[in-house]
Amino acid sequence: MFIKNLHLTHFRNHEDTKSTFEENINCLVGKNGSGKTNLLDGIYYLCIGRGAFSYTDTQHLQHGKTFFSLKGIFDKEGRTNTVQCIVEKGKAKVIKLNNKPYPKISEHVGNFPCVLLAPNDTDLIRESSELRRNFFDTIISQIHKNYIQLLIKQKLILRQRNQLLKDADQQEKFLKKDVLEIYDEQLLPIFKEIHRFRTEFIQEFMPIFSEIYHSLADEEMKINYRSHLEEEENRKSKKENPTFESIFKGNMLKDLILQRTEKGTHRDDYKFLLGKKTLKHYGSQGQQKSFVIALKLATFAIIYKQTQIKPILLLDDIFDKLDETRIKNLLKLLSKSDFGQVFVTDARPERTRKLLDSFGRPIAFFEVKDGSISSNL
Ligand SMILES: Nc1ncnc2c1ncn2[C@@H]1O[C@H](COP(=O)(O)OP(=O)(O)OP(=O)(O)O)[C@@H](O)[C@H]1O
Repeated sequence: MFIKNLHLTHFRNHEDTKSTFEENINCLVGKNGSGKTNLLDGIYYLCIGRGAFSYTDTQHLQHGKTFFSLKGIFDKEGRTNTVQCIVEKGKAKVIKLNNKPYPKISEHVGNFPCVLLAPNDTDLIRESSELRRNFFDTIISQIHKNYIQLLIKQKLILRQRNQLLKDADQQEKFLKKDVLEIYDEQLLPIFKEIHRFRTEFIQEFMPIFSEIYHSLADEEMKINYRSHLEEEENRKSKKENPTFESIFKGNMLKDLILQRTEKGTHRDDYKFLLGKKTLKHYGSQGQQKSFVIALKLATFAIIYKQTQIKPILLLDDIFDKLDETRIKNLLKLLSKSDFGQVFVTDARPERTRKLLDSFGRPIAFFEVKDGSISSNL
């Protein structure tokens, strides 16, 4: 799959940017702040239905403008598809496929897979569990259509349950237990399904990730999926006792005091380890960067394996912070593996040209300048 044409209107610093891209490697060069990342974000938005970074839709609006529009013409298995996203202040977002709006935006996810590797990806290692959950959820959603519906349902029921807890104002006598029971009956099977998806996903993802990491560097990196639902499994295996269901229900008074639901898959986390130590505390910048590169390339590989569609690979400023050996290994990996359409950005055109020459694949160069793009250089 690849994007042939892109049209960004009022999207961050892109007033009216139009471009035609190649099926192979597209290299965007330009000074810092010229709009390279914004352009990749525009492609990501068209593919996933939201931006890649934690901006709100209003923050994507060009300063002083009231709407933005993104249009992409994709080639998917030889067929042309047009995707358009329109965001207008005060109105609901619209995403159209071939001129037909999706009834639900979530239906778009997975139709045009895409993987972005960006400099701030190491936040995945350092920041909160929410970021890691979102990262893995976005991959699983691109593979399994019904997964995103589970996440939506979980969010909705949790919101209602938490509201009920708040309404009781920390007093058990005010808690509407019959309503709480209805929510819990709906929530528990959803937790179990989400847990199953995540467990199966990590089992499949780990060997792919390890192989890619080892071609970049010779260190032992691990990802451990942690869930309250596993406490149940561990306890069961030790024949100690309670099921997750009883742990969850037994937590009701604590939930009431906290005024939120404490246990469940909405609190899951993924621990990143360097040997037996946490990568966050003991990994160097280069090791952390290599880790996220392997994460993203493994994401590409697993989506391709599961869906038979090659995601568009967006590589934003990837050479930064890597030593010569790691850059060489990365380039070897990128030129050897069977990637489809790739976008690479770099602020240093000479270095990029030199590095990409070893790719052995056709490369189209573009210059991004003050929120506009020049045709093939
Ligand atoms: N909402 C907005 N409206 C207009 N311009 C914006 C908006 N948000 C960000 N910008 C501008 O976009 C530019 C940043 O673009 P971008 O991050 O794509 O640059 P870049 O080419 O990737 O730079 P670097 O090489 O430093 O990574 C900045 O000049 C910023 O002022």
